Amino acid sequence: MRKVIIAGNWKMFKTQTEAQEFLQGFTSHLDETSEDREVVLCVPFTTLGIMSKSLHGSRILLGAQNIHWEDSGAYTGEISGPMLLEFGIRYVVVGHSERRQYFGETDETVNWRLRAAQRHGLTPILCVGETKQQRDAGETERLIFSQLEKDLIGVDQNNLVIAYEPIWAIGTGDTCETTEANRVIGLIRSKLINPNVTIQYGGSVKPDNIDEIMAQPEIDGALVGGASLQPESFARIVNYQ
Ligand SMILES: O=C[C@H](O)COP(=O)(O)O
Repeated sequence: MRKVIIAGNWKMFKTQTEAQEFLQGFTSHLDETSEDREVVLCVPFTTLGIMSKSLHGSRILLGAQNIHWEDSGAYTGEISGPMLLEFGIRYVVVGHSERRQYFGETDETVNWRLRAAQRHGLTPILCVGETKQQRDAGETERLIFSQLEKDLIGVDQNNLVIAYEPIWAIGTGDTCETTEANRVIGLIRSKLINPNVTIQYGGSVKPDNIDEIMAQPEIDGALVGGASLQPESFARIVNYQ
C-alpha cells in the first residue's frame, strides 16, 4: 500500500507572522475525512522555529526545502542535517527545478543531498522533470531516466518520495494532462527497485484539478507551490475527494 502525501512547498514566501496566520486558517478548514493522507508543509528555513512550535502535536508534518551534504563546514548560506533536525522536521525537498535552474544544482549535488537527508533519518522529496523544450524534442523519458539514474546512486528507496514536476507546468497554470502525468509517473515507477515509493505530481496543482489528479492510479499525492500559500485553497487540495 503506497502512502499518499500532499505537500505544500512555500518556496521563498511567508514571514513568521504570515506563517502563523496561515496555520490558523488552514487547520480549521481540514476535513476529518482527509486523515488517510499525510499533510506536509515545506517552509522557508526562517519559519521552521515558529512552525515547529505551532505544529507540535498536530497531524501536519514539517519539511525543509534544501539540505547540505556536509554536517558542518565553510559553506556560506547553506543549512545542514543536524541544524534541520533540531526543528523536528520529517521531509526535505531535494533537487527542485528552481534549485537546478537558478543555483547550479547538478545531479551529482542532488545525489549528495539525498544521501545526507537519509543519513539523518529525513525523507527526501526528489524532484525530477523536463523543460518544455525537452518535451517538444521528445526527450522527456530520456531526461527523467537520466535524472533518476544519477540522482539515486546509493539512495535507499525505502525512505524516499519522488515528485514528477514538468518544469513547463510550474507556476504557469499550464497543468500537465492528468493522463500524461499518470503515464510518466508509471514510467518512473518502472525504473525503481521499490515500486511502493510515493510518487507525487507537481505543477499548477489547484483546488479545481486536484480531484482529477488524485483519481489517477499511479499518482500518490501532490507537491503544491502557489496554491499552498492560501489556507482555503491548500485545505481544499488536502481535502480532495
Ligand atoms: O514545488 C512545487 C512546484 O514547483 C509547483 O509549483 P506550482 O504549484 O506553483 O506550479
